Amino acid sequence: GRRTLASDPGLREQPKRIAVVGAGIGGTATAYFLRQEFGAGVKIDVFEPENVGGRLATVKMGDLEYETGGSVIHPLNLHMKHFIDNLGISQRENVPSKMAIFDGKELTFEESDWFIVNMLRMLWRYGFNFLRMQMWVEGVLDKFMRIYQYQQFGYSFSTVEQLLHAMGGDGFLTLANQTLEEAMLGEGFSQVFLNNIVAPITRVNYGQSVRVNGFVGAVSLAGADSGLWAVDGGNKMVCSGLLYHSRAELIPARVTSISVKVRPSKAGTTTSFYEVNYVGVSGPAHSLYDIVIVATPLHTGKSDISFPGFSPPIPSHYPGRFHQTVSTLVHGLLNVSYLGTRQKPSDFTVSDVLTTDAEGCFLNSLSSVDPVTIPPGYHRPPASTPSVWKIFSPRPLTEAQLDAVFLSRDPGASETRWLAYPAYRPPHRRTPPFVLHDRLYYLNAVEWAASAMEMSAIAARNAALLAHHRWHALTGKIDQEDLHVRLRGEL
Ligand SMILES: Cc1cc2nc3c(=O)[nH]c(=O)nc-3n(C[C@H](O)[C@H](O)[C@H](O)COP(=O)(O)OP(=O)(O)OC[C@H]3O[C@@H](n4cnc5c(N)ncnc54)[C@H](O)[C@@H]3O)c2cc1C
Ligand SMILES: CC(C)=CCC/C(C)=C/CC/C(C)=C/CSC[C@H](N)C(=O)O
Repeated sequence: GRRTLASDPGLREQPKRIAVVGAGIGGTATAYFLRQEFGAGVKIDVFEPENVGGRLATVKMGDLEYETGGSVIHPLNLHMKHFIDNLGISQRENVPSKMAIFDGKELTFEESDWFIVNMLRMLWRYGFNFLRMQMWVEGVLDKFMRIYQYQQFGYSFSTVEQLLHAMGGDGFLTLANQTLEEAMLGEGFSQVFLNNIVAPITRVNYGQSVRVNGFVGAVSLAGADSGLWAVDGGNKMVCSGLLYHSRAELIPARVTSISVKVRPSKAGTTTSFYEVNYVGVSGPAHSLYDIVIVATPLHTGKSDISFPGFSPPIPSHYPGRFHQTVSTLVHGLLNVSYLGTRQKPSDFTVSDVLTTDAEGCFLNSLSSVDPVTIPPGYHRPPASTPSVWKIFSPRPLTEAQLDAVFLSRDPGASETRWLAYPAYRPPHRRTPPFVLHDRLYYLNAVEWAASAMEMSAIAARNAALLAHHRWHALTGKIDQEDLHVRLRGEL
């Protein structure tokens, strides 16, 4: 029956002020979804001391810009697709690419221009491993896609485990708590296939071996699917677009601490707020908020926010560490003989060189990169023409290493030392929660399942829904079991 206004928690007054900490894709998507959930009346502040975009960033080489952080998006990453459609941003024009695998001495695999040739080569060397891998990843993605239906219906989850379980049941939790190697060997894939084909993919995408967790492993393999895309003008355009669309205020300051403050309310009782302390250009300041969403990793080297006075305590840094990936961009002439190939540079048209876990191999990958906007008439130059290459490596490259890879290079190489994504060492005993306190939320817990733009976008929608439902005590939309069965047949 109908409830009265007073007894209906759904009709409680809306929050007045919400803070988001960090303006990467996670924070800006949170601002966007918060506006959607709470409407025009709430003031949303987004704190960011650095550039909007965070790990989505570009650098200028000559006259053109190139991605140095997050670069590719999967065709089934529906939030990222929705963002660009809604913001009136376009996909970058696609330039065909070609992959090879380098074992530190020579190329052990080189993609052909012909699909059928690639298939036959894979079949010849690895039997049905390759086709079965594609089916395995498709199976994981099928379940992963359920999250979009749940979120469409307003369901939210208070932990990463609940979210994974809702998508893929116990199977997804098992996958996230074992290594990709264990998961794939258990499925009957061969060790040779893992070493020669799977490891190069986890290395290019996460700078790590097949000992990453099975869930991020599957995401990594999805990152080798066809149809990947990027944003015209640079992926970080999505972040500035979301921020603008959300009508949030960008506060160029670093948050230093968050604590609870109790204030008398009009009704004669008390109300509690979060006090956000921050340091901007004009020095330290603080503001009170009804809800706060932390959208930056709470890990050593990533951010340093203290949470004084909470019980149970909230740590500034959760256990585990972030993995370093150094992204080096060089405009130069590739030394194809470094790759152990006898091909003439003018015939060498490979764009992405992946590497196996070989001893002494100092690079994770080497790619010919396209600018964030494709100029008219652009085509990828062969290796006989100087062009822009991107190297991912665990450590900064030395001059000698660069001299080995390039015959000549222009001055002004760009180096970004990213603390890029978690160092994945399953089993991860306790993933940080999405709910740190009553109305204080934490997005980047999701990275311990997998770090990718879409994962941050999913966590952003989840946090906005959680914040809304917990504010209005709509418990029926939080941590529900068997959604997959209950929503079957719903469109
Ligand atoms: C080299 C590299 C390649 C990648 N490639 C891909 C890819 O191809 N595809 C893909 O999907 N993903 C990729 N990723 C992963 C992807 O970039 C990240 O998962 C995603 O960008 C994370 O977004 P985020 O908003 O959660 O975090 P971030 O982008 O890290 O944003 C957090 C923000 O918080 C700010 N901040 C920190 N401390 C404070 C503070 N105290 N107060 C206020 N603000 C603070 C930071 O300055 C930062 O801007 C890649 C990552 C790297 C590093
Ligand atoms: C979340 C789902 C289902 C899919 C995302 C798939 C995806 C795009 C994974 C890539 C993640 C990642 C961290 C890539 C880093 S490197 C990207 C590229 N190879 C490059 O060289 O820049």
